[in-house]
Parts: sequence; structure tokens; C-alpha cells
Amino acid sequence: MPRLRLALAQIDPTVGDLPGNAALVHGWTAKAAGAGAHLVAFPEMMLTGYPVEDLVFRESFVAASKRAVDDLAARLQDDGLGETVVIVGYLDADTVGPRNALAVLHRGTQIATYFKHHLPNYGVFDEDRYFEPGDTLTVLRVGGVDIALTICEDLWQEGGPFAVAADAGVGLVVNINGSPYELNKDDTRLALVARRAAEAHATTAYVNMVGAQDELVFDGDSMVVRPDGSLVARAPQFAEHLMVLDLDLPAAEPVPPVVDHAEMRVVNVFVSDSVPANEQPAPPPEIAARVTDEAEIWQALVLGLRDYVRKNGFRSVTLGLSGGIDSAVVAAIACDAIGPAAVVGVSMPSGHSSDHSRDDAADLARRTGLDYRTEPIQPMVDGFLANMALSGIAVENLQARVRGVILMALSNQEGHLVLTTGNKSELAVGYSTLYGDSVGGFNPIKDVPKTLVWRLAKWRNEEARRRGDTPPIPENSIAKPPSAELRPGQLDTDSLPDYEVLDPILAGYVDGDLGRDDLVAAGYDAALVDRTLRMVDLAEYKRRQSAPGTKISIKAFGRDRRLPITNRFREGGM
Ligand SMILES: Nc1ncnc2c1ncn2[C@@H]1O[C@H](COP(=O)(O)OP(=O)(O)OC[C@H]2O[C@@H]([n+]3cccc(C(=O)O)c3)[C@H](O)[C@@H]2O)[C@@H](O)[C@H]1O
Ligand SMILES: Nc1ncnc2c1ncn2[C@@H]1O[C@H](COP(=O)(O)OP(=O)(O)OP(=O)(O)O)[C@@H](O)[C@H]1O
Ligand SMILES: NC(=O)CC[C@H](N)C(=O)O
Repeated sequence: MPRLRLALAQIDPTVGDLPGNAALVHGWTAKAAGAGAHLVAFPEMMLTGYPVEDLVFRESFVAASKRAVDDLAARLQDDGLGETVVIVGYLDADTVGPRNALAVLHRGTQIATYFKHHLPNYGVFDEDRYFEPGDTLTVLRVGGVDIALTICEDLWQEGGPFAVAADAGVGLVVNINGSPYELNKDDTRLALVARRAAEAHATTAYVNMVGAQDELVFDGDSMVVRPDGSLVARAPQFAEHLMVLDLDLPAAEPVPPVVDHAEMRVVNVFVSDSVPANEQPAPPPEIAARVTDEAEIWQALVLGLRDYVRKNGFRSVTLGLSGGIDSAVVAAIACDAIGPAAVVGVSMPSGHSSDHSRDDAADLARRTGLDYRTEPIQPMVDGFLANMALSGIAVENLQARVRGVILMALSNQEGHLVLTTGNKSELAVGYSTLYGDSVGGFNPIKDVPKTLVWRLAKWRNEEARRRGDTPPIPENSIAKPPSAELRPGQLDTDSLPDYEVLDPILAGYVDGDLGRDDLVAAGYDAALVDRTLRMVDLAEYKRRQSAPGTKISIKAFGRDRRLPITNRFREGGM
């Protein structure tokens, strides 16, 4: 059996940074070559970043992407890396239209191309809007092994390129991915890779991107699975990583079989019948341990924020610290993401602020070491009220809006990114002040329901104790009942059911797309369901204007869930 040394590079590109991404591919190819790899695979759309959205429609961007492929091939050759076969995703276009493409680079040129066959068009994906599907399967012969090349969604569909790969008798399928993180998706992926490896009768190597792009965070989780479903190697989540392993693979037939498949034509590309053997075997394949759900989500939120900050040119963030749990958790995520010295937390007490709100905010600052400031808002609120007669909810919201003005002023003055702290439950029911506490450029907990915010807080503190560090979140912030403190004695429960009751209804309606009758049939109180669904429907206008935030669930607000604002349909005819 021929032995190939394969490298899978799960790395973090930046959308639009073609030279930077090409430099990353160059650098990681050098590492792979240094480790004796014959072949190195990079993620989907690695050279452009992913997803590039409507940049696809710009001819100048397509041209720049193609140029980046040519330049990269030439540079690799010039720098003595031309012998390593490089598989890399990019944006292409031909007379049919734009393509989600994969290039094979060898000895200074692009020797093969593959166009993604299955285009995902659900959830956050709109690939039917952007790309034309490919109708050929590229089979590369390297070191006497036939290797089929596929891209992401190709793996998620039965009877597509993997079935054709089986007919072509390949020994390996390489699948390059831009597969965003969702809780539990890693379990789905492993099962899928195993199913496709069985369908192709071939070992399948899956390489995924890592890093964040706006609302999406890519978790890596690259892996290699044998056709019998056994897992050979698996990379960690949420970290750049080069997985290098030796694979003994079936030798290709001297003459490739003729494949008669209605859907796809096979194109064979010859590279080599043999490759130089490595003197030393590669280290034994690693299988990274799985982590708990809370650890996984925390890592996703930290990476999501860190990459948003870094890739958008910020060096620091600011947020209001109320002493409550949401701002405490966001502050802890920010400290983990960019370090406490770059996190400016502002306590902005009003006449209604309790002592504990200030004490708990100060305690959080002490525990984390973030840059803590106090800006009392009452004089500014009073100044406003002295010039404009306001009452009731207008005065309540004025406080939240003055805080928003202060945070934006600090951002303008000192250059911080403003973080907004509304959790998914609040966003669902519209429990926030427009242009007030909803102000901000990025919301790390946008997709985290309130009950999960508490779970994460407890997990993060426990994790700190386990490591012998100071738990970042004051126990008091975890234990006290949530309150917006916009009027004396206000509690969230004055307006909303307990979050333990609310969150499952929201999960059914928002994440599960259940209707009113389904929820009532599932045992939820009919009046409560009606009230909750109405609040969710009426808050669409707030969500449409809300800051982006990291997706961690099957259905995040934003691109995953698109609803009309002007909408008279009410579940149950309410
Ligand atoms: N369909 C539509 N399209 C566009 N705009 C629309 C609209 N419907 C109303 N509006 C506008 O929205 C305004 C109402 O929204 P808004 O001004 O936000 O005010 P509103 O939603 O009435 O009040 C905010 C609520 O959130 C609570 N809150 C505030 C702050 C923090 C927290 C917390 O615990 O975290 C909770 C607060 O106690 C209160 O119950 C209207 O005056 C109108 O200008
Ligand atoms: N006194 C305050 N000082 C600074 N920021 C505040 C203050 N009150 C509210 N904020 C900001 O507005 C956001 C929403 O306010 P809210 O009082 O609902 O706090 P929270 O952190 O969401 O906690 P909880 O909802 O558990 O009380 C806070 O997260 C915080 O960023
Ligand atoms: N880029 C893609 O094709 C991603 C689609 C795929 N279903 C995933 O989430 O992994």
C-alpha cells in the first residue's frame, strides 16, 4: 500500500485579505513541508475568506482571487515548496458564473480545479444566490493513490460527489470546509464524515476553517475517518492547528476506471505514481478530547469576539457594568478574548441604582483587573429633564439612552468598540431600550438565552477555581434576581415570566419554528404562549436594528431567522 503523509491546516483567514490569506497558506505549507507532508489541504474559500457574500458579484474581487491563486503557486515554487501538493479553496468564475472553487497547486502552477457541487441554501447560507454548481469530480493521482476532491456541503448530501468517488475507486477523499460552529454540530459532523467515507468506500479527510467572521465562528474540528467509520485523527476546536499524519491507502488501478454517472463527469489529473518516503514516521495521530457544552460555547464566544475586534482594527472594547449577570458575563468573555487591560468597564449609576449594582460592578472589576470607570448619569438625566418634560417609560428609557451616549462618546474619544449585552431571551421579547442599552457594535451573548448566561457564568467561575485562579464573576451577580433598575424596585419578572419558564417557549418558537398550537400541545400554558409569541413578533423591529453577535445555536437572530417587520400574522389568530 502506498503511504502518503497528509497535512490538514485548520487556519483563520480574513475575508477580503487576499495577500494576507495567501501569506498564511504559504507559511503553513512551509510547516507542512517541513513535517514531510506530500499533500496539504486548506479550508474552503481560504484565499478570500468565507463567506464573502455579495463580494462575489464584483468582477474585480473575482479577478483578485484568481490572481492570488496564480501568485501563490508561483511563490511556493520560488521558495522551494513547489513539490508539496497544495489544496486550497478560492473564488473562481467562468462563462457559466461564479464558482466556489478548489485549486490544486504543484510545481508553480494550478494543475487542477474543482467546483463545489452541492450549494447550501438554508440557515445562514445563500449559495444559490452566489454560485453555479460544478458538474465534474476531480480525481488527483498522488503517489499512486487516487484522491477525490470535494467542498463542504458535498459531504452533507448523499448520492453526490462521494457516490461518484466510489465509482471512480478512489483511495482518499479530501473535503475542505467553511463549516460554522453550532452547539452539538461536532457530533453531527463525525457521523456525517463516517457515512460519506462508507459511501465513497474511501478514507475521508475533513479540514475546516477556524476563526470568526461577523456572526459566524468556525471551530476547526478537522478529522480523518476510515471507510469502516473508525476515527483516525481529530484536531482540537477553536485553535489554529496543523494535523500531520501518515496514511496507508489503496493503490490506484494503473488505468482509472471509466465512470458512467449521470450527474457528474470524472476528470483524472496525474501528479505522481510515487512520492519520496519519509525517513521517520509521522507522530502517532492525535484524537483531541471533546469538551463540555459550556466549555465549547465559551470558547466560541471568546474567539467570536477576539476575531471581530482584531479583524476590524480595534484594540479595546467598552461596556456598561450594571452589576448584573449579562454585563458581567460579557466582561469576562472580553477579558478572556483580549485581556483585561483592553476592557473598559463603566459603572453608570442613576438615582435608582442600588448599592449592590455598584458594589458588584466594582467587585467584577477587581476580580478581572479590567479598566474600571464610574460615570454617574443622574446629572445628565436631570439636565435633560430640566429642558424637556418627560414622564413614565420615556424617563425610564432616558437613563438607558444616556448610558448609550456615554459609551458611544468614550468610543469616539478613545477608540473602543462598544459591546452590547442583551441576551437572546431579551432580544426575543424586545426587553431592551432602543438606542439605549441596545447600543453597540457587537453583542457577544446575542445568541445566548438568559438561563444559559447563568450556566456559563457558573461554569467559568468553576473553571477558574479548577485552575486555581480567581473566579471572574461575583457570586452576587449570579444569585440576585435580574433587574433593569430603570425605576425603583423594578424586576424583570414584573414584565416577563421567569426565565426558566420563558426560555423553553422561546427555544420552541424561535429555534424550533414551532407554532402556537404545537407549544400548547407540548404542555405550555396557553395564555403564556400567546403573550410570549406576541412579544416576540412585535420586537422584530428592534432585532432588525440590533448589533451582530456570535452564532452558537441552530437558529440565531439575524441571517438564520428572517421575518418581516411589518407583519399582521399572529399565531393562534391573536
Ligand atoms: N414597528 C416599529 N418599527 C420601528 N420602530 C418602532 C416600531 N414600533 C415601535 N417603534 C419605536 O420603538 C419605541 C419603543 O421602543 P423603546 O424606546 O426601546 O421602548 P420600550 O420597548 O417601550 O421600552 C423598553 C423596555 O425594555 C425594558 N428594558 C430596558 C432597558 C434594559 C432592560 C434590561 O433588563 O436589560 C430592559 C424596559 O424596562 C422597558 O420595559 C417606540 O417609541 C417607537 O419609536
Ligand atoms: N448602572 C449601570 N451602570 C452601567 N451600565 C449599566 C447600568 N445599568 C444598566 N447598564 C447597562 O445596560 C445593560 C442592560 O441593563 P440591565 O440592568 O438589564 O443589566 P444586565 O447586565 O442585563 O443584568 P440583569 O439583566 O441581570 O440585571 C447592562 O448589561 C449594562 O451594560
Ligand atoms: N460551507 C458549507 O457548505 C457549509 C454547509 C454545511 N452544511 C455546514 O454547515 O457544515
